[in-house]
Amino acid sequence: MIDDTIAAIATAPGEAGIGIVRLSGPMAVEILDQVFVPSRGKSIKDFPNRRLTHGYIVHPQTQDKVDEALVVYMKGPHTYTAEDVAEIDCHGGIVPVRKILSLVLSMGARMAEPGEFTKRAFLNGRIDLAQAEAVMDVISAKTEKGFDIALGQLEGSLSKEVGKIRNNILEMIAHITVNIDFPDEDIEEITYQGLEKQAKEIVDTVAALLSTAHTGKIIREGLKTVIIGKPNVGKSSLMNALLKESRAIVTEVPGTTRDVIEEYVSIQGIPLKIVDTAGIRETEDIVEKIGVERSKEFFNKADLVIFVLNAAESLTEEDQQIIQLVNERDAIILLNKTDLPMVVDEAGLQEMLPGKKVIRISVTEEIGLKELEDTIVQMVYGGQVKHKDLSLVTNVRHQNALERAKKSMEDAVGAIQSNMPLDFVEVDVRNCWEYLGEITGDTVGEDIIDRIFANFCLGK
Ligand SMILES: Nc1nc2c(c(=O)[nH]1)N(C=O)[C@@H](CNc1ccc(C(=O)N[C@@H](CCC(=O)O)C(=O)O)cc1)CN2
Ligand SMILES: Nc1nc2c(ncn2[C@@H]2O[C@H](COP(=O)(O)OP(=O)(O)OP(=O)(O)O)[C@@H](O)[C@H]2O)c(=O)[nH]1
Ligand SMILES: [Mg+2]
Repeated sequence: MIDDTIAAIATAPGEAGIGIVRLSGPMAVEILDQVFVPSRGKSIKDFPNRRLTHGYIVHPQTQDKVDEALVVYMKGPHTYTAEDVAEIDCHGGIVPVRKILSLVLSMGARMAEPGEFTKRAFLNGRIDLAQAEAVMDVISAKTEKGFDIALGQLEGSLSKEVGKIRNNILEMIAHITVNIDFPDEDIEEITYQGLEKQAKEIVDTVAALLSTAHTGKIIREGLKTVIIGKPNVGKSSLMNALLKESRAIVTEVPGTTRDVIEEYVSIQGIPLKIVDTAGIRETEDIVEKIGVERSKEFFNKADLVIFVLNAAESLTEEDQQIIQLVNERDAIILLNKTDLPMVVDEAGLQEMLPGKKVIRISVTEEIGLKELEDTIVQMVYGGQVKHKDLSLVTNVRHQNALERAKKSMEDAVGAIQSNMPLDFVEVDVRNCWEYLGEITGDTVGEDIIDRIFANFCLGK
């Protein structure tokens, strides 16, 4: 049992309507009682569980009023942490919340570590590790889609799937154990066939989950997108059109954008971290030269490249050079300025960029932008069915565990097929079971748990 009581500011720092100081642990209600004077009655303990109550936070020694507040206590185990919890809603702003926090710390609470409330919810068994991790994803979600997926995971969608697979593995282990304990030639034959089928099914299920990881990671972290092209082709104009605001400076002068500009934009629920770059060209201008170098750096780091060309010009040497770079990347080719007479050899361009999507657009005339957005969405989902979203794998730790689990079960299939003794097979099957358990936290070391919660924000 955890025997100390923790406290932290649960709301974001700064001026706000209200601020919340939260306590959890065996002394939570006692400490609240000592610092709170209700406006009616004598003690918070005279009020029912979970009843929001008006009164004053008062320093118990000096009787000084610290702030007017609404407070509530919630008796465990049916609380966020599954322990006794007390919450003080005071005026927002850094002074009242800090004064109240230091008051409750002086009454015997300990300053909570980052994520410690949620860690307790996990250690006390109210939620599993994947659900605890989802709490952070809920908070940091950048689009509604990311939020929906995180909320699904918080409610246990991924945990349920992993749980189902682990139950099937347990069945396999039971079959193996029976055969090891009571070997019999005839049964053994049936066992090998049955095991192979079961193992293959598990490999397939894990592979299906893994196949969502690419999309999941993008939805959680955003798609790093870079807009590149020669000077003056309309890169900044495109950036502004995607953002639906005039963020980047647009002029008819080539070399207008001197440095990279980064912004977030949501395209049909997919967060794009979009970077407008300085046009790539040979230049003697020192500022522009650095800009071009930075453009190349961002190009190298991007998940998606949007290569913009001027359709009203024929391809130049500079375009040719960029084409070489773009060919090896996930890229969309935009022929901009199609409101002007088309000069560029589109068929020739497509030949130089086999398999790449080429879209005709005009940023100023707002032509082709919808097709660009649809293409991006299509690339992110990679043909995946949308209703599967709720069990997308969004977390690299989960992805890594799934990869090891898949490898172990593949090893088991190999061992079965080459008629290895059953205790060999069992080792691989058990490994698979353990790796999957890392996701829900059933089979994970304390160090990993500590590392996960250390990345949480204070007060969560
Ligand atoms: N004031 C306040 N608002 C908040 C939170 C909080 O801790 N305090 N939350 C913090 O993130 C979120 C809500 N999450 C919560 C999750 C579970 C329980 C809870 O008490 N669960 C119990 C009993 C539920 C019931 O009434 O049946 C349980 O699961 O046993 C509370 C909050 C968002 N809003
Ligand atoms: N006719 C036409 N002009 C466009 C279109 N899109 C952009 N332009 C014009 O092209 C010029 C250059 O646009 P920018 O967006 O600054 O081009 P850029 O690629 O960011 O240029 P640098 O920052 O210099 O590399 C501006 O005068 C724009 O108004 C288009 O679709 N049609
Ligand atoms: Mg520009």
